[in-house]
Amino acid sequence: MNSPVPAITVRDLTMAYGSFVLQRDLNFTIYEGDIFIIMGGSGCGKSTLLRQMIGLKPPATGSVCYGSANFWELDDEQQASIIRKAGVLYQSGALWSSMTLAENVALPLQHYTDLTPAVIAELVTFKLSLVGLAGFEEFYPAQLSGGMRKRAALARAIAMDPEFLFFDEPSAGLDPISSRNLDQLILELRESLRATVIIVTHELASIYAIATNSVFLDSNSKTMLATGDPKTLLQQESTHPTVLQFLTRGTGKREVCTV
Ligand SMILES: Nc1ncnc2c1ncn2[C@@H]1O[C@H](COP(=O)(O)OP(=O)(O)OP(=O)(O)O)[C@@H](O)[C@H]1O
Repeated sequence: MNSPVPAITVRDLTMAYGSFVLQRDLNFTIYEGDIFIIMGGSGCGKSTLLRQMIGLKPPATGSVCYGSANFWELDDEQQASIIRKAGVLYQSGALWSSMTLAENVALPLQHYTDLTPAVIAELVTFKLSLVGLAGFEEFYPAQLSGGMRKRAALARAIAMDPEFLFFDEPSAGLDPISSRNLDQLILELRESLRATVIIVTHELASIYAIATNSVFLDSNSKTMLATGDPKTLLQQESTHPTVLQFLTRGTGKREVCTV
């Protein structure tokens, strides 16, 4: 088997809002093809960590490296070229309500490429079909269910065939079936795009269903308590009790939760 190739490496990262330190000494590696979960209790800094990875907020200290390049030491153009390789699905979905799904998905293609309108239209149809929304091109977001809106936002996030896909709480607001379908879709997209996927979530069923790697942030100690495949962390004797509490929903029983 080939050894895993590092895609994103976080080193000695400290995150802060002003003098309020959220997390310090974060060290972990995300490998190509990982489905990497950022997990931890409410308010520990998961979304903030995501923002530091996608160029929205610089770290107080430390580095976020894509390959060997420290993102926060690159110039604007170099940063933009990395950001172009990333698709992001925000918690709210954040579609433009005054635009059809086709217009929403076309936006990044119009903004970042010189493709003709005809090619863009074909790509939009293809991306919508990948997320199970073929035929919904002319619908407006308000005409869709929450799950469909999320999938439409995902179609926009994958418009540029991203190497990295970031999700902030993708299951928020979804019923269990839609949530499971979204997990399946994430697995399929990882395969078809050959993407590396980074997800903020505390949905245990999703974590066990799709994760290959993770980091656990703790708000009490203000640092990470574990990194690795959550199923392995669940079984390991050395796993920190706080992580075990999280992974077992407080029961302490080392069973994989699938619902
Ligand atoms: N722009 C900001 N300015 C100041 N403090 C902030 C800002 N954004 C977040 N915080 C604070 O940082 C802490 C962590 O927020 P963050 O959203 O990263 O946590 P989280 O783990 O994603 O939380 P949750 O699981 O509840 O979504 C919270 O205490 C929050 O109030």
